[in-house]
Amino acid sequence: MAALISDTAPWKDLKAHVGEIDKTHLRDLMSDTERCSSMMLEFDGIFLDYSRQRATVDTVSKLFTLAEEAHLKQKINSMFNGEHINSTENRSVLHVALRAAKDTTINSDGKNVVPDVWQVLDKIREFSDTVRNGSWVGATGKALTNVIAIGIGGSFLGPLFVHTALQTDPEASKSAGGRQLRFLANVDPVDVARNISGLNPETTLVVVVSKTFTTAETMLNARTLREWISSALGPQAVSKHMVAVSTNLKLVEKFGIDPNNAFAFWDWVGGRYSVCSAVGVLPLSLQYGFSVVEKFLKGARSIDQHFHSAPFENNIPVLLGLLSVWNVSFLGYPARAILPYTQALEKLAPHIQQVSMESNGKGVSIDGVRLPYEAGEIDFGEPGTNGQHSFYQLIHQGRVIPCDFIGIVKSQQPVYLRDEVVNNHDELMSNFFAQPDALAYGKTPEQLQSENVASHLVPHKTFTGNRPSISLLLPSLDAYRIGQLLAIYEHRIAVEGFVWGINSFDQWGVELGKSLASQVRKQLHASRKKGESVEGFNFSTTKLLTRYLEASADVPSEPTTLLPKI
Ligand SMILES: O=P(O)(O)OC[C@H]1O[C@H](O)[C@H](O)[C@@H](O)[C@@H]1O
Repeated sequence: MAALISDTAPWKDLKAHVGEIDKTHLRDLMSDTERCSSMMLEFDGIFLDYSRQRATVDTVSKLFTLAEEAHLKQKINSMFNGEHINSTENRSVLHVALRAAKDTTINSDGKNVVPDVWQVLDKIREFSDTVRNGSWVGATGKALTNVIAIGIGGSFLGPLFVHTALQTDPEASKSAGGRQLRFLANVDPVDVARNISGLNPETTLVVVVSKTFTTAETMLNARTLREWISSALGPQAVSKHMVAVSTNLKLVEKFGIDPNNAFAFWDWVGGRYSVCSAVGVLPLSLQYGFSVVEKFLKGARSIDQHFHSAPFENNIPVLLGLLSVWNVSFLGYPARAILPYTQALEKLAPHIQQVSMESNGKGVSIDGVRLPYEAGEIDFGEPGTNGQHSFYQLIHQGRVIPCDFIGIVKSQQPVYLRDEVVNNHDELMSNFFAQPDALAYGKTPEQLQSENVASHLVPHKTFTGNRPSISLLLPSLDAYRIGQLLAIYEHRIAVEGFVWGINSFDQWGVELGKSLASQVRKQLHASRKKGESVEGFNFSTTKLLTRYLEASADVPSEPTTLLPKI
């Protein structure tokens, strides 16, 4: 059994090194120009500045030694070579193959998977073209201009993030003209109501997205929208109005979707890493056209190649991953704020929450040994400047939360007003540049005194500073850049997991709640249909369930169909 990384000399060396760092303040570290310039790098237009990390050049070199001890390079290679690094599910982890060039060879179980990937991509290109140009029509002969993508978790968050980011990109928005893409994720009937509101089934295509095709929420939502279509247009309309994305094509067919209208992916694609498969590519191509989505894939590919081949000193995902490990495991900062200074990245944090927290929220090593250290980060975030008016108070004067500042050089939608001091994007970006310094430098009592601040207010107005962040500057935010950003986060999170020695690619922690929910589902059925009393639950749950059932006794117990009317 492999030793835990925390038992190794490089880990212990870093633990001891924390004392050194505790003697420093970012105010001083930032005045060392040589240090700062060594903490900036650029790859394919993306500029990373990590000089506001509580780290010295020495810290970074110790992190590289830790990476070597963790066999980081070998683990990255094993991933790209299709080895079964997801050992608890005995699977390869090959989301990089989803965006590989056509002539690449990437093997899983001795078979090159790239031709299969491109077969599906070509099928998506063709299908989305026929829907978009009106040659594929609905049951009543009308073009399908609206798409509802049903899916949850990894079959939802990545596509939603990319859709939200593309919506205001001039090229993408032009090619989406007259079309709508909506996402139905929650099993809450309110989400059904929101999604169908204002849509006509005659002009709507439903894409059911589920890796397993067994996820309770998605399948109930799929049956609900099947009913919405067939009650309006007749059951034969389903084949024209419903298509699917899944690894389980048998269940797709059983559901009643024509297998010709099913888009495959494979068990070596983890749900939260699936946005570059048909999961994201199909709905996004329907909305924006395949050529826009292909640029997104190319952006991700650029980072894949960089991650695979760049030396660690110049490797953006590796550096970010190692710095995260430093912040979590050595400096003791469990959280991370994702702060994009663009509204277009509004859904980045929710997506990264799943990629990061489902990947690295583990309690045991890949060999099943309970970890004596915490793995995983608590991720949250909001676009700037909105977050500044919400939770930044805590970040500036309360807890220390390492921050990712993400800025864009050229706005997707510039606004210039004649008499303003700066244009609107410069106004936004003024904050992007100011906040990291406010966090790093803070404000001392001496500074406040020299400003004649009343002495009783000095403690309240003091900022301790020394709060770490990274700044990522992107030249623009188009499909290609969105792909790069996605891949940077995906690989950074893998790096963290590789160093912590965990399996970042399984998610057993989501199972227990699901199985308890099925016990509750059975009880609700028995109580509603046969009047059975609540049994087999603890006192608290029995009380809550009984109260719920009693207070909703007017729910129909006979078979009946009722869809939201909004
Ligand atoms: O795509 P599906 O099979 O429907 O799965 C949807 C989601 O369900 C699960 O709960 C997993 O935790 C997620 O990783 C997954 O993305």
